[in-house]
Parts: sequence; C-alpha cells; structure tokens
Amino acid sequence: MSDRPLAADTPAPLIDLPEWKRFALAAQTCAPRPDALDLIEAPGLALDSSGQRHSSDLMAAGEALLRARDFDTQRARLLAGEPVNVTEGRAAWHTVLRAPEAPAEVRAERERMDAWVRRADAGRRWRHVVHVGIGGSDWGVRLAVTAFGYAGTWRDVRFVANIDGHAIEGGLAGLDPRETLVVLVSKSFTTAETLENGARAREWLTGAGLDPAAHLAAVTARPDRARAWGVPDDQIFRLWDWVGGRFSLWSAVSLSTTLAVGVDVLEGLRAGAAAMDAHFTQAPLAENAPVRMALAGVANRSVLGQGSLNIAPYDSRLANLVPYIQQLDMESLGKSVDAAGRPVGVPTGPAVWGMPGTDAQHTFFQWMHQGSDGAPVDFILCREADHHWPAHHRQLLANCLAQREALMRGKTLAQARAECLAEGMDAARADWLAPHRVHPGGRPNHLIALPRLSPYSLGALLALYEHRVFTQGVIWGIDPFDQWGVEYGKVLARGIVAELDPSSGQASRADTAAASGAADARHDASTRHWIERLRRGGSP
Ligand SMILES: O=P(O)(O)OC[C@H]1O[C@](O)(CO)[C@@H](O)[C@@H]1O
Repeated sequence: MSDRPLAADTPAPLIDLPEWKRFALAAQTCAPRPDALDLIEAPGLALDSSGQRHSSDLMAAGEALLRARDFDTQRARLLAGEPVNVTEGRAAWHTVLRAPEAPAEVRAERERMDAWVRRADAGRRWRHVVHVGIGGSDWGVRLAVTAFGYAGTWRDVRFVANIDGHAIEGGLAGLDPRETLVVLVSKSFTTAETLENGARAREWLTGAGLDPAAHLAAVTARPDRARAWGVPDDQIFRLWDWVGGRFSLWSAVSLSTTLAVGVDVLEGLRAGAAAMDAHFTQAPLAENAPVRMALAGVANRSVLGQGSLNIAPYDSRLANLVPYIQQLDMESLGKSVDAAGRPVGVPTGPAVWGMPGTDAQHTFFQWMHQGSDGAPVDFILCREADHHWPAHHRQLLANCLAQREALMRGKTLAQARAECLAEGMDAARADWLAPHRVHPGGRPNHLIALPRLSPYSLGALLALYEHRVFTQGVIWGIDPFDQWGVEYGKVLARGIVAELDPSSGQASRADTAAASGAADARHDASTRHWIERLRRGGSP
C-alpha cells in the first residue's frame, strides 16, 4: 500500500458546496416528464431517462456539481490507471483490460489464455468445469455463462462459491473426475471459501486416483500462492493488483466463460465495454449515459430519500445481472464517509435488489406499485429475442412497458372510482373499493434497451453501470474501490471457527469463561450462547 497522502484526493465536504445546494433544490422542484422523451443512443444500448426528474435547471446544476467535484480530472485519473483507490493506494484500471491498445502484458495474457482454451476445445477436453470463486471472482462469469449458455453448452459448468459444504458436494456430484477441470479464481488466493472448496475438489480428484495438478487451473494476482497450492504454472492465468475483484470479468477471471461459450464471447464483452468507455470519456455530460444515470441516482438517493434501487431485466437470461450489480454497486458505494474519513452528510449508495420480469411482477411488484416506499427501477429489455416464439417476446415487452407506464402514470382516486362504476358497481361499493385501486405514480425509472443480448451489448451495459457507480463515488467524494466493511466480519469469523471446533482441543472462550465464572468480554451474551450450543452440534 502506498503512503501517498490523502490530501490530493480529498474533495471538499459535499454538503458545504453551493453547487450541492443548487442541485438538491433543483431536484426537489422538478418532476418526471414522461411526455418529454429523454433518450440517449449510446454504444450497444439506448437509455431512456424520461421517467426520472428532469429539467434544464437540474441538468445545469448537475453539470456545475460535477465541475465542483473536478469530475473531468477524476475520470481522466481513472482511465489513466492512477491510484484512484485512495485507501488502498492503488489503481482501478479495469478499463485497460478491454482497451484495444492494452499494455503488452495484458495482451500477452489474453492470447495465452485464448490459446489454452482453443487447445482444450480442439482436443474436446474437459466435459465438466467446476468454477470455484466468490464475489467478483464469480458473479461476472455466472452472468455471462447464463446469458449466452442458457440453452446448454457441450461443457457442463458448475459454480461453487459458498463455504456451505452442500455447495461443493452438489458442485461435484455426478461428475466424472477424469473429464473435470476445476478452475480456482481468487485475486488474493487467500479467500477462505475458495481455498476450502478448492481443497475438497482436490481431495475428490486424488480420491479418484488422479493427479490433481492435471485437473486444476487458477486465475489470480498471486501466482506464487497458486503454485504453492499445487497448480502447475502453465495452468495459472494472471490478474493484476490494479484490478478490483468486482471489476475483473474482463480478465482471465472469465476463463470458465470462454470454456463454456467461447473466447469470442469474452472478446465481444470487451469490445462493448470499450465502446462504452469511449462514450463515457467523450460524450457531453447531458448526453453521457453513465453520467445521466449517476445524477439521477444521486438525486433519488440523497435528495429524494429513495433507499433502494430495483433492477428489472426483462430477459430471463439476465437473472444473474441482479447479484452482479448488487455487488458492483453495494460493495462500491455502501460507505458513509468520504475519502478524508468525514461523514458524507447525505445518504449514499442504495440497497440494490431485483429479479427478472415477469417473475418479479408476481413476487414484489405489488409493493412497487402501492407500497408506502416504492423504489426507482432500472428496466432493461432486449428489442429482439433469440428464440423462435415472437408472441412470447411481444408479451414480455408489453409487460415491461406496461409496468413502467403504470409506475410512472399512477391512477387517481377519481379515475379508480370511475373505473369501478364502469365495471357496474353501485356508488357505495365504488366509493369503498376505489382507494384500494389508487396508484401514486411518479415512480422514477430508467429504461435501457439493448438491440439484442449480444456480448457487445452486455459488455456495454456492464461498463455503463461501472461508470455510473464511479461517477456517484466522485459526487459523494467516497472511494468506490475499497471494501473495508467486508473485512470486519471475516476477522471475527476466523476466531469463532476455532471456538466452534470441538476437536481442536482448544476450549472455547465461552467455556473458559463459564469455568471461571466470568463473562467472556469478547462476545455478547447471545453470541456466547450460540457458540456454546453450536459447538455441541445436534445434542441438546
Ligand atoms: O478474488 P478473491 O480475492 O478471492 O476475493 C473474492 C471477493 O471477496 C471480496 O474481497 C469481498 O467480498 C470481493 O471484493 C472479492 O470479489
């Protein structure tokens, strides 16, 4: 970690800026204008922001706010690979992983991995791939494999992330070890889940009388650790310290994607993302899709108090987009202090949640329409489908547009009452039922339309969200590239694991405390109770 002083990266407190006050006032005093189509044609997708609050004053205030946050310089620093991750003193240079003119070592590693995959394809090797990784070493691959391998692939790819033993048990069940490649993906190569699950897979290979080294591949920024763990050098692919885990699918992290759906898919993802990078760099702010989404996100969260953001992909192949964006957004923006360690002073990153439509309509859309909070929604659709049932696709699209329209337009009491009367109810019943049929409307949303679900358009979509997250980080003044919050629980878990192990011979802290009649100051009473009880397993 560098000892670079924070001062150079320390923005002024947001809430002290006159530009912030102007932006907040402008956001409060304008409304969504669905009749004034507000469309940006960006690479790989179109962004319709008509469902967000918009006015020329709000846009001007947003531009002034970005200038006050030195956005141009911050963006240039991100794209130049400067250490924008201030608390860890390193770059977040994911954009270079997809740049056509990437540095030689990045291109060399791409070519080495592609050649390895092509050799495996030519030899019809690895009928089964078990991808072992978690968080950023998992979601991007799951997303791409589900998106492009939804109708099945000749290689069966399984994902094992959770430390829950059922995950690895199910991940290996029924596979022929002779035909199986286990891919361990871990930037740090220290993540407990990945190393434990990897160890079970290695035992499984050894138990089948095989040399595990021949069946293991690894992707990591620490090849030394992977080598010591037993992965041969020619099956270790590199990732770099200057890439954040949740921004890493553009690298060899996507080895399993290429094995499942081909190296062309990864190339297409990179090309779409690179085109979005160029748009993010060059488009004027008012026509810049990530910037517009970021300004709407800040207005919704920090001014209008919307606590969450719903992601509604109207494409079942994008089911894993929701957890992907959840990690990208919440691990990046789930912070309440700025780069100088001061409270930001306004609510920051929202809770991100969702589910593909139309399933979501039968699960929680009731709450979205008439619940007391509601949530801004990002609707995502593909204009063309890749199946052969156009009527299905028309229904899917109609549902997406209808839900969005209902959330925007709402329904007044008078309209609801008139509807009841038109259905033949008498006035008394109409008066009674009408309030139940009122929709407040005015719910903010984006509509993102991809021409079809190609690697290019998905790459552009993911880069759109990456840059939206970065821009919100610049406005709030927070470091979107660290994740200190994840560390605390990991450290506590390490201690508790030892205490839960009845075979370790080590008395639990709680035992020791009980024997001495003292309370264990390191645990609260409830945690102490459960350590004791769970240590005994099923016995009362
Ligand atoms: O790739 P690694 O080092 O195993 O880390 C896995 C994940 O764990 C985290 O550090 C914390 O959840 C993520 O940021 C990361 O993607």
